[in-house]
Amino acid sequence: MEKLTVVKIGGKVINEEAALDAFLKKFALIKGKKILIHGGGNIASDWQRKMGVEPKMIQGRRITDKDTIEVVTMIYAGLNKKIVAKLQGLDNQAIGLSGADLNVIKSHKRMNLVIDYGYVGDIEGVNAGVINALMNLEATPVVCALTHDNSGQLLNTNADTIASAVATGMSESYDVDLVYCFEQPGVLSDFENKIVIPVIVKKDYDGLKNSGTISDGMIPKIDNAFAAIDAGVGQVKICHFDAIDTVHAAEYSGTVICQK
Ligand SMILES: Nc1ncnc2c1ncn2[C@@H]1O[C@H](COP(=O)(O)OP(=O)(O)O)[C@@H](O)[C@H]1O
Ligand SMILES: CC(=O)N[C@@H](CCC(=O)OP(=O)(O)O)C(=O)O
Repeated sequence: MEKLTVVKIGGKVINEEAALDAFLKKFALIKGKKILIHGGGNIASDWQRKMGVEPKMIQGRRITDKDTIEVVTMIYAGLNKKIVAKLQGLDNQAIGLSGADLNVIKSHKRMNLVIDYGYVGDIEGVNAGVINALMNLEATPVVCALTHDNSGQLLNTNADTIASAVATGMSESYDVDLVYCFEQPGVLSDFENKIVIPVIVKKDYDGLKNSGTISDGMIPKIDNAFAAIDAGVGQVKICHFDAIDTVHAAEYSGTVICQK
């Protein structure tokens, strides 16, 4: 099967121009088909605060009321265009997408009887055929954290989850490598000394959570990684954004998440 590299970057990388440029320079050099998924959650939070609104997050998900969906739409879609322009500047033919464009990712508004998440979308499906057609035009899809309900409403969707769903959707026709890039060298067992856990398998995961070694935003990230693996993605890597050029190389020094 042909190799496909699906990479996700978060807002902390995007927010620092030098980090984003350094990452994109290396991403642009990845050979073969590739897809970039990006977040921007901390940038949305900064703008909410500038507007006098304190962001509300529950279990890593933003409570997205009517005003907030307007704000995140402008921010995530705007960042998407900025990243596409930078990739074009690096001679990478890129196409920016929200889930609404070409109906790439359909979702439904999250139904939760206890917490009203507002305009947050839970993914129903990824249109792998359309993504494939774009890649066959030599374009690299760049996907932001917005999906849609097919009735005219955009919905805010966690970018880690989008990456997992896109990787899963493409895994029927490709040998997919899903890579989560962030600001640490990998999943760490020791934060102070930056000791990376090289491999995490399912049977060890609960212990790592229970001991507090893995916490906060890393829990949904690894949950999304295992969801992708369970659905057919070969393996998932979690590494520093600066290490994106080593993901297919022997010197890779980040974390690999695998079934067993
Ligand atoms: N064991 C761990 N190793 C690395 N990061 C961890 C670990 N446990 C918790 N984290 C936290 O998880 C964060 C990554 O999750 P998140 O902030 O959601 O990333 P992103 O915005 O890139 O999606 C790291 O910045 C770190 O603070
Ligand atoms: C529903 C929900 O929480 N959506 C996320 C989407 C952005 C995101 O995931 O950004 P990072 O990858 O940079 O964290 C949010 O608004 O924060």
